[in-house]
Amino acid sequence: MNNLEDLVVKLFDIEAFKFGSFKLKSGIQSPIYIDLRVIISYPDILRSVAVHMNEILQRSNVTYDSICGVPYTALPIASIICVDYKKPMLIRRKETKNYGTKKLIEGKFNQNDRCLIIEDIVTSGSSVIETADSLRAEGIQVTDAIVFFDRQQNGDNNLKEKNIRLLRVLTITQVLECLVKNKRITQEVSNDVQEFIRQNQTELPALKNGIIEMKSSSIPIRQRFQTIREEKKTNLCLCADLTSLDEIIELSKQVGPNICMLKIHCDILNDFSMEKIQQLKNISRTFNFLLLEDRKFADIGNTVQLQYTKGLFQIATWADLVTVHVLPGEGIVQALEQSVQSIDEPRGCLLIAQMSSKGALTNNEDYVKGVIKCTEKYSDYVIGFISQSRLTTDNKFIHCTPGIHLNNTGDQLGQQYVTPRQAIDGRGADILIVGRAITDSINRIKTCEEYQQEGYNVYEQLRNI
Ligand SMILES: O=c1ccn([C@@H]2O[C@H](COP(=O)(O)O)[C@@H](O)[C@H]2O)c(=O)[nH]1
Repeated sequence: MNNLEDLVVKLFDIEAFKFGSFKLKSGIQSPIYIDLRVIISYPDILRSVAVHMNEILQRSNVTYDSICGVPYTALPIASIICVDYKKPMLIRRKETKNYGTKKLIEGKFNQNDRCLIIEDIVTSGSSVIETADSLRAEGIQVTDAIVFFDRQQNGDNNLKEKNIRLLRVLTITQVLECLVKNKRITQEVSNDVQEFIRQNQTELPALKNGIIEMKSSSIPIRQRFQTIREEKKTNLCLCADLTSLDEIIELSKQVGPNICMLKIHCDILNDFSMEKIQQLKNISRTFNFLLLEDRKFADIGNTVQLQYTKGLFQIATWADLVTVHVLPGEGIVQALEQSVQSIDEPRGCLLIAQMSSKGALTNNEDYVKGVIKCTEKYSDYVIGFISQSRLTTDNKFIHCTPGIHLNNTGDQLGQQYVTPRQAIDGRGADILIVGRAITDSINRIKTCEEYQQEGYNVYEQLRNI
C-alpha cells in the first residue's frame, strides 16, 4: 500500500473514518469520527501508516536522537519506525509509578538529546504538548512532532506556540477529497465536515487530572492550590534548601507527585542558570505544583522591583510566588504587583506575618494586624501568609506554616518546630512547609510521602468534623 490514496480508502473501509452524527467527549455533535486505533488489527495498514510517516521525516530532514510515541495508538507506529529505521525509542508513562524509580520517561537518554514525538491524530495538540512537557522536564529537547492525520483544528498553531513544528502525512481536506474522488462519500458530506472543522477551531485547552494544565498558566494561583490539594491529596510544601539546582531538579522529579508547592532560596544555589530554573519550572508544570521563591523581599519599592525582575535570577519570570516582609510599608507590595503586570502568567506573594524562629520581632500584635490589613487591601496579588497561626476567618487567604518536624523541637540556631498535626489542627495551617525533616532524611522520597500523608490526613479529619 505505497500509494497514500489507497491507504485512505482502506482506512475508510476498515471504519477508521466514519461519517454521520457522533457525540464527542466534549458534548459537541460531529459529522465525522476518526478512530485510528483499529489499525492495530490490520498489520499491512499499520506498517503502511508507519512507512508514510517515515517518508515525511526523510523529506523534512528533521534530526533527532530518539522517538517518543504518544500513548496509546501512536505507540505501535513509533515501535515500527524505531525498529525499521534503527532509532531508539522512549516511552512516556501516563502516570508516574508509586513504587520503584517513579520515572515518567522510560528508555535511555542524555541531557539535551533531541526527541521526535509521534502521534496518530492531532486536534488541539494537547497530547503532544503534554508529552513534550514531560520530555522537556527531563532535559530532553523537543522541536518537532509528526502526526499521521491532522484534523486542521488549529493544532499546528497551538504547537507552534510551544515551539514545536508539526509535520503531517494527511490533512482532513486531503482525506475528504480522496474519499469523494473514490465515491466513498458525497460532496455534500465533505462540505458538512469542512464547515464543522471551520467552526470548531481549538485553543490550547487545560488538560485533565491535574498533571499538566497548559492553561494552568492562566489559572489564578489560589484556585490552582485548591485544585492541586484536592486532586493530588497534598498540602505539603517541600522546602529544598539545597545548594545545587541540579540536585533540586532531580529531587523535584522524585517527589513531584507528593507536593503542592516547592520552596527554594535561589541565592544559595551554586549552579543557578536560567536554563536550569526553566527546567524546574517545566517539572512544576508536569507534576502540577507551585514554585515559591522564598526571597523575603524587604526594601523600598524601587529596589524590590529591580530585585524581582532583574539581575542573575529574574525571579518574576519563573516564580509563581514570592515571600515579602511588609516592614517597609505597603509600597513594597504595590511595587512587586506592578512589576508583574506584563507577565502573562498569574503571579502572587505571601506576606510574612509571623516567623517560626525564637524571639522573632514579627510576632507582635500590631505588626501582624498591619500585615493582615495589607493582605486584605492587595488581595489580588497577596494570596496569603507565612504564619504560625490562623490570622483571618476569610478562607481565601492561604496560611503557610514553616517550622515543621515530626521528631525535633528545634535546631541550634533558633528554629522552632511543631508537628504537622499541631500546625494544622492547633494553628490552622493550610500548607505545611517542611525542609530538613525531609532533605536530611536517609530516604527523602519515603519521608516526603510520610509528611504528605500525615498532613493530608489531619486536614481531611478536620474537614469532616
Ligand atoms: O518563619 C519562617 C519563615 C521561613 N522559614 C523558611 O522555611 C524553611 C524551614 O526549613 P526547616 O529545614 O524545615 O527548618 C527555611 O527555608 C526557612 O528559610 C522558616 O523556617 N520560618
